[in-house]
Amino acid sequence: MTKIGIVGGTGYTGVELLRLLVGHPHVQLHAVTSRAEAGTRIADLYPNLRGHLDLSFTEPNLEQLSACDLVFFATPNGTAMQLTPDLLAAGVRVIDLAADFRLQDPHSWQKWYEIPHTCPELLSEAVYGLPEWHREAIAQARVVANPGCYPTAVQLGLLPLLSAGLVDTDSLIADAKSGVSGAGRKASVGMLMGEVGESFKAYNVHGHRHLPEICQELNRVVDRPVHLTFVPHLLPMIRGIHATLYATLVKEVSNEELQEVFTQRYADEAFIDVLPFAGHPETRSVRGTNRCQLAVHRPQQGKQLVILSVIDNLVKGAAGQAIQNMNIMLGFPEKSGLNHVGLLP
Ligand SMILES: NC(=O)C1=CN([C@@H]2O[C@H](COP(=O)(O)OP(=O)(O)OC[C@H]3O[C@@H](n4cnc5c(N)ncnc54)[C@H](OP(=O)(O)O)[C@@H]3O)[C@@H](O)[C@H]2O)C=CC1
Ligand SMILES: CC(=O)N[C@@H](CCC(=O)OP(=O)(O)O)C(=O)O
Repeated sequence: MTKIGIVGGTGYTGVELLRLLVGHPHVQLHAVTSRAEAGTRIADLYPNLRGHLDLSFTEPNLEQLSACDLVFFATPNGTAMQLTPDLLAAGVRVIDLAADFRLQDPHSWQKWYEIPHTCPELLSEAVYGLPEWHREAIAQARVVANPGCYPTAVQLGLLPLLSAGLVDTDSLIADAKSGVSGAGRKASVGMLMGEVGESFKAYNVHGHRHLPEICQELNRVVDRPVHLTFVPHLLPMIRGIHATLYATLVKEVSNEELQEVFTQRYADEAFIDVLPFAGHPETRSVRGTNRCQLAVHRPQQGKQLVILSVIDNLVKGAAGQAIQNMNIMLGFPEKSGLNHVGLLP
């Protein structure tokens, strides 16, 4: 069995990794860390895992992690970069669910994350882990930068149009809404029920740190830098992201051809479900799953396209996509441990 480590096993993405990995047929959890809960049995803290996992949290420990084949970091930004060089030297592959290896430019990293990068030499080697667009590079990678949650929903919806050269690169809009689990498990006043419940607001309109990540990746498929307006919103729900994406057509195409751009591009993708033209995907349909559901709209038959994209931020937006990347890196069937149906209601 392949040995897996998780640094940051008590957070929302960490416990989601645990939920998914205990059902994985080809891997065995070897080390799960938490500084605050070291010594606590994992199933005592998370009783949903009773009977599935007989392991206790440990302090992050290089020796124990070095005995793993692959280590996930489900930790705050700036944590994975501290241990990754030593793990790579020990022959361990790394998937970071945070942003440490997502931005290729260390200056951009420092500007948006306000921490100097401690291993900028690894940035060009790290592979951006959006499997539907970088599968071959992921298979060979020693370090995978798991995409952010908003960037996953936005890119999966916009990349097919941009790579087909169908839309204006200067006027892209991503109007995205997230549930509160996107902010993690740590206590914060802004995430209290009394602050978030029965309310709805935009935030970071002036610039969210996912903006440079999305633009970096969209720029790979176009010949001039994109201009994207990205507005995140906080919804009073726990899981899910709904991205409403706007793009302006620059070529004459029929609705059938538009739909085909998506259905053909994602025909072989197990985790991308393109709904019939003008469908309305719901976050609850993908809740608990590694799926992204997409739908293409063209209101009033005009040049303005509207693409709807929904994911579960903790699964396709984090832990599920990380396991999909692990499956590709380790040569397992890509759907291993990820064959779930959405939770209704
Ligand atoms: N929530 C989401 O929807 C998404 C989150 N992400 C990213 O994934 C990462 C984890 O997110 P999330 O699970 O929400 O975060 P949480 O705040 O819920 O959990 C953080 C975890 O990291 C551990 N940790 C904190 N600081 C350190 C440290 N210095 N060294 C080692 N372990 C540490 C914590 O345990 P302890 O302090 O006990 O060690 C805890 O287990 C973040 O970078 C986040 O941006 C990415 C996509 C989506
Ligand atoms: C609702 C909410 O607060 N969402 C978080 C999402 C960030 C996140 O999860 O970070 P990464 O995907 O970059 O790791 C935020 O906007 O900061």
